[in-house]
Amino acid sequence: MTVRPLSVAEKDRGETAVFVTNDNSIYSGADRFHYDHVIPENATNEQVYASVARDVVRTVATGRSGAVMMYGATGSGKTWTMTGGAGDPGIVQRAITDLFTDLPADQPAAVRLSILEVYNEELNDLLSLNGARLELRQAMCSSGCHVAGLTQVPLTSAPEAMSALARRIANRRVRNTAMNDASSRSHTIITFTLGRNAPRDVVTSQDPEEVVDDVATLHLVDLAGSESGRVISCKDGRRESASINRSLLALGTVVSALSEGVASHVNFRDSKLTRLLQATLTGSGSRVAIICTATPAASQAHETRNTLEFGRRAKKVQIPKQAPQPPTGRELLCGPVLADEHVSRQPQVAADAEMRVCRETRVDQGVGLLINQLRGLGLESMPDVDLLSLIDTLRETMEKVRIAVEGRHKNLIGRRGHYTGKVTPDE
Ligand SMILES: Nc1ncnc2c1ncn2[C@@H]1O[C@H](COP(=O)(O)OP(=O)(O)OP(=O)(O)O)[C@@H](O)[C@H]1O
Repeated sequence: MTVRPLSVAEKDRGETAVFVTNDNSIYSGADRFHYDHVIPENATNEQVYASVARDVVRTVATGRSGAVMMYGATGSGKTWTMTGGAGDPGIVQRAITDLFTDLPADQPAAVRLSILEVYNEELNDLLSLNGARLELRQAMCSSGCHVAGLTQVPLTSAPEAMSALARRIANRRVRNTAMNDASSRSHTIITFTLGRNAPRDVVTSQDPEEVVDDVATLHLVDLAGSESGRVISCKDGRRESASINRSLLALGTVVSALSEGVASHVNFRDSKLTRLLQATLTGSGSRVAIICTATPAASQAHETRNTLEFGRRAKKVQIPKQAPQPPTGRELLCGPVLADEHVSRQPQVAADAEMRVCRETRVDQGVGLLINQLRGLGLESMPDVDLLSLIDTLRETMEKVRIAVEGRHKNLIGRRGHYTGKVTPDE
């Protein structure tokens, strides 16, 4: 939990600070909220990063997945902490520098960058020059989701990553609101994908289609802040605000359920945000840090209280160290694991690997086509029970497709031990 200083405007309005911090606790009246770290208002982003995010980056460099997520009311300092303020780089810049430093020199990794914006329940690719809108697809072989067509830029150094980010992050949507001159109106998910054990020519390849094995991801998530609709005057702003509040409510519900330890009953389907974060919040062995931000201003006491409660629930969430083996999806869709192909057993990693194999064998495209056709039949409004039965039917169909595709593609495994996805004319 970080508490920012009162802003000049807040001081000019005569606002006073209503929360007292001490010993990793925040006192709100008689209530005490205790967290892993409470970072006081005069702290720098460097201190926030060192206390909370550094370990996540270290974890990812060793090949496990991780995420750092900013949560808090509008104007509470999420973007400041994530992308930095005057002369004080944020988590993103520090993570990039450390990620490239931490990667062991003797184990080259292929690093890719993607930036996804969730705006009014639409998915926008911030690295795409034409601002493409994307579709979220359920991975057929795991609980994870897959954003079809998301641009992944290959990176070989920290400066390259910084410049790719600087050019694109400015594209996210902001609006002048009562609490913040440049309020983020969307959730932004910056993702670094690391393919370990990649051959040198793949590490340095500029071809985003080059396939890499043993994937770990680092998600840096800057959530939009909740805000009372009353203070937004224009129609678009109210619509954005309603969409932000709905998705944050869905996230709050998911975190509550996870904090009660009933992962099997958690409903991730209520928003794109929760569907996108599902693998992160439930993936085994991954390391997730949630940084809650708050202003001490009395006028924001209600919003801050919500943030304190969210942080308290989030602290209770335990990500299983060892998750059960992923379902039979990979075998179902893609056949037995090849002897020379290393597939990590972490669900997030396995899900990524599964999606990669699905993509390689064009099965994913087949599913996309089927789903597009089914959309005309009202798939989105279909009751869950019918949807599940439809998925079963699709699985059976895909098994037949798999057998056919596998027969056609089995001789395409390259000499390097991984399939490049490129089909030569005679094949
Ligand atoms: N630790 C800090 N020190 C100084 N100024 C800060 C700090 N944190 C935030 N601010 C300032 O407070 C204002 C709001 O911060 P920021 O834009 O990061 O909020 P936010 O939580 O991302 O809001 P929104 O959800 O509306 O996007 C900005 O003007 C920012 O410069």
